[in-house]
Amino acid sequence: MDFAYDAVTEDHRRRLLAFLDEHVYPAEAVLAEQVATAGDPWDTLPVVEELKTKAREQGLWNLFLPGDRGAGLTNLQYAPLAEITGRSPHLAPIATNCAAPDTGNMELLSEFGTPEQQHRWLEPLLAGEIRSAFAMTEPDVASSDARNIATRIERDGDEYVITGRKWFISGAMNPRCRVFIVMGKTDPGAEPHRQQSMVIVPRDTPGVEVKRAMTVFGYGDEESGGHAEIVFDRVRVPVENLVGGEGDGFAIAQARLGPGRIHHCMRAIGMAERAIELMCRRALSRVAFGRPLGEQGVVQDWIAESRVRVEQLRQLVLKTAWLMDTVGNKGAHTEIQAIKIATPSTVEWVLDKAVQLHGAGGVSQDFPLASLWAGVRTLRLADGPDEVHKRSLARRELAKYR
Ligand SMILES: Cc1cc2nc3c(=O)[nH]c(=O)nc-3n(C[C@H](O)[C@H](O)[C@H](O)COP(=O)(O)OP(=O)(O)OC[C@H]3O[C@@H](n4cnc5c(N)ncnc54)[C@H](O)[C@@H]3O)c2cc1C
Repeated sequence: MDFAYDAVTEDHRRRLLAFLDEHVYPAEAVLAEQVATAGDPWDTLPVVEELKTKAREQGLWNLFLPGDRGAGLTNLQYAPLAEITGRSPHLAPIATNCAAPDTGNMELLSEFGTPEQQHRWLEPLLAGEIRSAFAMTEPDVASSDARNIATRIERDGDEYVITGRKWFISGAMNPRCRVFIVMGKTDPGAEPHRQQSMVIVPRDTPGVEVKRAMTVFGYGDEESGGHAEIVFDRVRVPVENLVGGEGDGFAIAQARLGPGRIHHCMRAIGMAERAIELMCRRALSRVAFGRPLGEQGVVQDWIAESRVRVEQLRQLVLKTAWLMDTVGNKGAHTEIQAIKIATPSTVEWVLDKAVQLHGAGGVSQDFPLASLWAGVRTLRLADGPDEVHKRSLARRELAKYR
């Protein structure tokens, strides 16, 4: 077993780390300032556009996408790079065109889109010209069970008519988010896993109404386009906007979420690394009761535990990435669930310790820790709650012994 990164990964890591040092970290304060003063804080802000141009010039672009359309990296090669972007999660993923939910939507269109759908939507997404959203969750039903999704997609001649209400649709507050991929029921009478389909809905279609922005622990997440509640009131799109076939929605959602989940986990490890760095710097520079905080046994325990837990996570994530490359996303199903269970709660633990060590500063806007904590806490819900992943993993484990 070779634990070293290969030459391609090392080269990208070196360039990406330098990009963060030179451009991204200094831009964090500028971004906060621009969000506070912008006419439309949801719009992609000038500092983000400048970073996108620089990243693209340096070949740090579409790193997540394998094959000719993207940077051509494997999951194993991309994992350490996504980790680095996670160190500045509001800027680095967007700057490199590797931000959710666009990444999942680009993968989806790449894999299941028709040539016409790819031309109209995938190409501008790959170029970073527009953004996109994925609309599945609904306020009125328990959406962790995708079979409950109630939005109707009814065929009427050459059109589909869409009626329903969605919420927590990430990215959709950004006016440059031009397209929604909407999940709904085309055939409520079919067997449960064949009732759902996905359709492409351009934002400016009559009947689409972006109602309001949901907050997350009080944060608007303006930098990433927020999380919208959207009403679809008899929205009509041509039948050509169907993704895959009627009834394929559930299967496509599963395919979309595999890479999406590992990407979230990779970035979360980057958040934990940033927290450990901040924790150590604070522990060395702050003195209480006659000695640096870092000389307190309890603080050393937090630092050591954090390092051990993050190393364990990283090995599991890298193994999962390697399995996805070698046996496919389906073959890596158990491991994808395992990292989705392990990563958010472990990183939340690390962030909690870093917040504690920073005292009041830790919960304030002067350090990134509070916002990182809020972000990682939501990962225990987004893309499926912990309990649902545990249920499914445990059932597969039990099946071995039936
Ligand atoms: C920040 C953020 C961004 C999001 N972005 C998007 C997006 O872009 N697009 C989108 O479509 N959705 C998005 N979501 C929604 C997210 O995917 C859902 O919140 C999630 O799937 C859970 O659905 P729900 O909120 O309806 O919870 P429910 O289904 O109502 O579940 C509530 C709770 O019940 C418990 N539970 C459920 N099932 C079980 C079980 N089998 N065993 C034990 N306990 C169980 C769990 O604790 C769960 O948290 C986002 C959510 C957040 C917080």
